[in-house]
Amino acid sequence: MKKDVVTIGDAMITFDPSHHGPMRYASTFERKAGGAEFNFAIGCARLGLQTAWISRLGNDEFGKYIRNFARGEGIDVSGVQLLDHYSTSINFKEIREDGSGKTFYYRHHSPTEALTETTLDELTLRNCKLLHITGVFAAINPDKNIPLLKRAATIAKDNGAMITFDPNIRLKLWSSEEAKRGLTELLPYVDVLLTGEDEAELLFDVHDLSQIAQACQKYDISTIAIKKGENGASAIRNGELVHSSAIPPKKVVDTVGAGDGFDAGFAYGLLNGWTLERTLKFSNAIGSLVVSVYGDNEGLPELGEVLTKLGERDFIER
Ligand SMILES: Nc1ncnc2c1ncn2[C@@H]1O[C@H](COP(=O)(O)OP(=O)(O)O)[C@@H](O)[C@H]1O
Ligand SMILES: O=C(O)C(=O)C[C@H](O)[C@H](O)COP(=O)(O)O
Repeated sequence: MKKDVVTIGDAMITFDPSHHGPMRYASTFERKAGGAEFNFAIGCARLGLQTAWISRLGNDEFGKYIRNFARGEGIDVSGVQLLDHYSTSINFKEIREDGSGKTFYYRHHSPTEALTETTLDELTLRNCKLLHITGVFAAINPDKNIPLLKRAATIAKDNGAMITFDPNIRLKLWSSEEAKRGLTELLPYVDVLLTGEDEAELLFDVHDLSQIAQACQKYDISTIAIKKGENGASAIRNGELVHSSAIPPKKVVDTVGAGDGFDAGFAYGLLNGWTLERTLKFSNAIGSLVVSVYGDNEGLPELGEVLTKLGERDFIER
C-alpha cells in the first residue's frame, strides 16, 4: 500500500534552555529533538497519515534517541540509517519571553551527508502519495542535496505523487544568494509551495500573493500558501485566493515548529481533497497549537485536538 507522505532530511538533538534570555547565559537545558522535515513527519503521523522519513543519523546515543522517538510516533523509519563515524547534529535554542528566539546549529558534517542518489530509498519514493521537501535539507550540502532532491522528486512524481515544498530558508546555513539560486532550481519539480512571506520575497522579489502566483506560473505550481505567523495565512489555487486569520493560542511560548505543523496540516487537506478554505483553517489551527507548547514538535496535535481547537469537537477534561 502507498504511504501517504514521505519526507527527506536531517534531524537534530535540540537543547531548549530552562530560562529565557541570551543563550550564552543559559546553563541548563532540556534535551529534545527537532528538524524541519522530522517535525513535518511527526505532524503528519499524529494526524493519522501513513508517514515515512528518509534520513541518516550518527550511530550514537542521540541518533538512537531520535530514531526511537520517530518510531514511537508511528513513522516508518526503515529509510533512517545510523552511521558510524558521524555525530548526530545538535541545535541549541534561545527562547525569549514572547516565544520568539534564535537557534545555534552544530550540524556541520551532518550524517545526511552520506545520503546520496545511489543510496536513496527509491522503493519508498515510488510508493507515496505526497513527497515533502524543504530548503533546510537543500542548504546542508547544496551541491549534493539539491540534485538528490530533484532525483527524489522525479521518482515520486513519475509514480503519481504530488510534491510539496517549504523553502524554510536558514541564512545560518547559506547566503541569500545561494538560497535563491539553489531553491529556484527546485521550483520546476514543485506542485504546492508552502512559504513564509519573507522567503517568497527572497525567491521572487515580490511579496503580494497574486504576484507570487504569477512568478510561479512558469514552474507549473498549482497551489501556493503564504504563512504569516500571528496574521494567519493566505493561499491561491486556480485563481481562487483565500485568507484565513490566525487562531489565537492561549499563550505563545515557543514559535519554532509552527511552520512545519502548518505544512503537515496542509498535506492532510491536500490528501483529503479539501477546499482551500478548510485546508488553511485546519493548518492555522495546528500552527496555533504548536506555538502554545515548548519544543519544536511537542505541540503538534492529533486530529481530534485540531477539531477541538476549531470548535468542531467537544473538549472533555475528565
Ligand atoms: N502567534 C501566533 N498566533 C496564532 N497562530 C500562529 C502564531 N504564529 C504562527 N501561527 C500559525 O502558524 C502558521 C505558521 O507560522 P509561521 O510563523 O508563519 O511559520 P514559520 O514557523 O515557518 O515561520 C501561521 O500561518 C499561523 O497560522
Ligand atoms: O531544521 C532546522 O533548521 C531547525 O531550525 C529546526 C526546527 O525544528 C525547524 O526548522 C522548525 O521550523 P519552523 O516550523 O519553520 O519554525
